[in-house]
Amino acid sequence: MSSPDRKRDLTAGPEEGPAPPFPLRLDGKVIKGFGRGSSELGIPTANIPIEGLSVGGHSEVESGVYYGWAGLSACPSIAESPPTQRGAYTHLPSSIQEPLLHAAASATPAPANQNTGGQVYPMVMSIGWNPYYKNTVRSVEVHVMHSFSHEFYGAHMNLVILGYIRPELDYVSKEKLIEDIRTDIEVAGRSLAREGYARFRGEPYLVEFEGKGEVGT
Ligand SMILES: Cc1cc2nc3c(=O)[nH]c(=O)nc-3n(C[C@H](O)[C@H](O)[C@H](O)COP(=O)(O)O)c2cc1C
Ligand SMILES: Nc1ncnc2c1ncn2[C@@H]1O[C@H](COP(=O)(O)OP(=O)(O)O)[C@@H](O)[C@H]1O
Ligand SMILES: [Mg+2]
Repeated sequence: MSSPDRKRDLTAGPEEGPAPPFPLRLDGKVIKGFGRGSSELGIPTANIPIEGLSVGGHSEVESGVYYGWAGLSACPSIAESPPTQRGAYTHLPSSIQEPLLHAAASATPAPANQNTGGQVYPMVMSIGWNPYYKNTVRSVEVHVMHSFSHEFYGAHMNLVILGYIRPELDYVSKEKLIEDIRTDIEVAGRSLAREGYARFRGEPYLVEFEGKGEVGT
């Protein structure tokens, strides 16, 4: 059980850039989860199938909380909310809004992304069993650090994972879980705004939007 008042570092990973095994790459189509992220926690997570997790020669990725960049295929949600839009980060702590805007605007998209209509966003993610909820299936869930006006089930999500933040924990209350996820968001934002991490923003490779996703697809 997590100690409620433990002090947490506000960045994770070496200052100069990701160290092995990072960067790790992972992709999949956004599917339905248990529907708790938005409704119970106020923090939506785009779930992708766990099967994609053995990419890049790493057959077993340790459970825990990670950060990196998420490429999303073109879909109505992202057309309305591009990552460089001023105001896109106003839901985050004010200290990381400017650095994130700067990282989003200054990185060059990979040639593969230039004409797809897709976009790349900062993300923080959880891989594991969600000990607070005692899930019996392992899940991969990505909180995209951006305000969207719509959901985007079925969009293709392409991840470049650049660092590890902490293990998954159990909590005495839902409020304590939310508090830690909010700190994770701040840690991810501060960590990604560093030059050695911002330069990976162009990497997630984007594909066309394919329509609605379903559980297990
Ligand atoms: C950054 C981040 C950190 C998380 N850390 C934990 C954790 O330590 N323990 C836990 O039980 N769940 C953790 N979760 C998972 C939430 O419990 C999960 O997102 C929520 O149950 C929503 O699940 P759903 O997508 O199936 O609706 C974390 C989620 C995120 C985005
Ligand atoms: N900032 C965001 N990050 C992740 N998903 C988001 C975000 N904004 C909207 N969504 C949408 O909300 C859905 C996730 O909500 P959630 O309550 O976790 O449901 P589920 O249990 O089905 O994953 C995502 O699949 C996505 O379509
Ligand atoms: Mg979710």
